Amino acid sequence: MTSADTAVSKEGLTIPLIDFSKFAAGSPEERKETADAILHGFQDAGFIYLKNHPVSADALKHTFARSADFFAQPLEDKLALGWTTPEANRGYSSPGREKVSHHFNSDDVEKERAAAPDLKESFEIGREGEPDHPNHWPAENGSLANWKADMLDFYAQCKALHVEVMRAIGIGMGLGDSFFDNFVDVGDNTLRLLHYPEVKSEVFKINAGQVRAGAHSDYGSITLLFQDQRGGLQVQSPSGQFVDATPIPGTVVVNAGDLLSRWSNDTIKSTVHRVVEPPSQDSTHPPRYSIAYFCNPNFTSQIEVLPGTYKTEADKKYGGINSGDYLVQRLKATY
Ligand SMILES: O=C(O)CCC(=O)C(=O)O
Ligand SMILES: [Fe+2]
Repeated sequence: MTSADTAVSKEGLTIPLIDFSKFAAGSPEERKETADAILHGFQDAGFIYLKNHPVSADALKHTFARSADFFAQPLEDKLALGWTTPEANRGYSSPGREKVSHHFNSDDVEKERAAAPDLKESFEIGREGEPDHPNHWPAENGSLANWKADMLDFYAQCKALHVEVMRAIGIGMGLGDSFFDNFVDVGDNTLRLLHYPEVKSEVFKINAGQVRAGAHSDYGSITLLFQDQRGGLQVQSPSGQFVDATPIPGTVVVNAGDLLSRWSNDTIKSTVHRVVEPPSQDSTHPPRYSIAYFCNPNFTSQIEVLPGTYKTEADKKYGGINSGDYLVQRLKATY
């Protein structure tokens, strides 16, 4: 296929690397071909890499720097912005706050956690202006001056990319360019800054099964994942092996979530992934930063199995569900 190179190919898992400029600014044929490649990647692997995407390199570099500024605050300042409820899904989670993966048996959990909690901290920003669920903004002094405006600017850029990727999926599925527009225009998304602190490689040796983020699938429509150059992200192959999703500069990794998979009657895959010790011989792993932008259908949307993914009513694997209810249900199980 001309519009897609390969980003990852191992153990039967092939993740395409797609030139998004051919969708955004190519000829009508290129647009259609690229949309097909995007859909095909989600159907086949559940993951794609996009290059020449519209989130600018400068904005990304700046947002990573601002994320580091945030996490450099004293712990008590971050705890004051603590994540509260699944309904709000905003604020700071300290290392170990989110449940670790199912790899540990329950007797060992507390011991393991005490020695090495899930090795990450995160900060979640939701749609600004949601009256019941205000964002938890840090005080804007010193290194955090203008922090809120910067994050909201980045949030808006990612929101626009979500709309575009859904357009590609709509075209690929034969539903048309704007089929999903009314489902994703509100931007009920979550910008999650992630920091995996520096860690000694011994920690991974002492605690068998220690990971930086446990195996999971994402919940919503798609996730835009921006990673630095450290490595550690792995995607599960069809036969169950975890395969490195190596960072490629200038790309964004995009993966489909469980709600999109359900919406597509399981024709699109929501693939399990995790973050492990990066492949390195050094005794200390430097910190890793990533930015995940979790996209969702509008929380008021009713999600019914998409036309074209079933022949008869009996082929529908799922009943309708409200998007917001679905997401809250899933978050309740995690924290
Ligand atoms: O940090 C990463 O690269 C992955 C994070 C992730 O998968 C998530 O937060 O859902
Ligand atoms: Fe994820």
